[in-house]
Amino acid sequence: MLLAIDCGNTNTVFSIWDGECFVATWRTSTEWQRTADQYYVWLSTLMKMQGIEARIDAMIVSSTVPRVVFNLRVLADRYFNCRPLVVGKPDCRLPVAPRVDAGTQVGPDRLVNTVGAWDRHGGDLVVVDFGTATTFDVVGHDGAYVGGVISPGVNLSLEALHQAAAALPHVDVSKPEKVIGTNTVACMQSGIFWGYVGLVRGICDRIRTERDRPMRIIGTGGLAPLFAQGDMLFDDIEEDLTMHGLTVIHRYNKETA
Ligand SMILES: Nc1ncnc2c1ncn2[C@@H]1O[C@H](COP(=O)(O)OP(=O)(O)OP(=O)(O)O)[C@@H](O)[C@H]1O
Ligand SMILES: CC(C)(CO)[C@@H](O)C(=O)NCCC(=O)O
Ligand SMILES: [K+]
Repeated sequence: MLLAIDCGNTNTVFSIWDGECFVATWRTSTEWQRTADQYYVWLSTLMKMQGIEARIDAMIVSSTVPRVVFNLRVLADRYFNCRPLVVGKPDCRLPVAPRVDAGTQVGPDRLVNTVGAWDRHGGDLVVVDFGTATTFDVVGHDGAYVGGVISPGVNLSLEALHQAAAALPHVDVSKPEKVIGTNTVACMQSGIFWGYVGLVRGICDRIRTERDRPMRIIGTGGLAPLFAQGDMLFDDIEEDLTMHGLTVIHRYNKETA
C-alpha cells in the first residue's frame, strides 16, 4: 500500500491508500526535527489502535518545508524498504509540466492540488487552498499549472492582528452573525471572515477576467467549508484534494516508469 504524506508549514497529513480508497488519515504538526523513528512509533501506534494491517511498500511526499524531507526519506528506507517519490525532485514526473517563469520553484502542494483537481474536473480551474497561506492555483485547459496567487492564511492574519495590537485578543475564525460587530471579538471575526470572502471572490473574478473564459473554482483545505457559508465561492469543495493528487502522481510515475 501507498503512504502519502503532505507536509504543510503548519501540519503534516499522512494517508494510507490501498489503490482504491484511503484506509486511514492522520495529522500531526510539522516539525523538521522529528526523526524517522518518531514518525514510525506514532504511525504504527495509530495503525495498531485502529486495527489497520497495511503493508506499506511505497511512499510519496509533498513538502513545503524542505528540511523535513530528510527524515521522511529515512522513514521510507528504514521501515518500508522503499525509495520515496518527492514532488518537485527531478525523478518525480508530473503529468503536465508547469508553465511558469524559468527558475521558479512552485510549492509542491500547489502542483499536487493542480494534478488532483485536473484528474477530477479537467482543465480551466482555480484551486483555492486555505492552509498556512491562502493559495490560488490556476489550472490551464491541458492540466498545466499556469500560475496563481499567494495570500496570507486566515489563521496567520488573525495571529498577526493579535501579535501587533496590544488590545486585540487571540480569536478563532468563525462566521459572525452580523457584519457590524458590537464587541472586539465580533469586530475581528467579521474583518477576517467577510474580508476573506471578499478576497476570494475578488481574486477569482479577476482570474476569470484575465483568462477570459469560464473557470470552475474548487475549494480545499480545512477552512473551505466555513468560507463556503459566506457566499457562493466554490463550484465544489474537496477536502482530500492534495491527497488525491499525490495518489495520481504516484500512479503516473509507476505507469510511466
Ligand atoms: N473553524 C475553524 N477554526 C480554526 N481552524 C479550523 C477551523 N476549521 C478547521 N480548522 C483548521 O484547519 C486546519 C486544516 O487545514 P489545512 O490542513 O488545510 O491547513 P493547515 O494544516 O493549517 O496548513 P498547512 O497545510 O499549510 O500546514 C486544521 O488545523 C484545523 O484545525
Ligand atoms: C505558498 C505555500 C507556503 C502554500 O503552502 C507553498 O506552496 C510554498 O511554499 N510555495 C513556494 C512558492 C510558490 O508556490 O510559488
Ligand atoms: K495543506
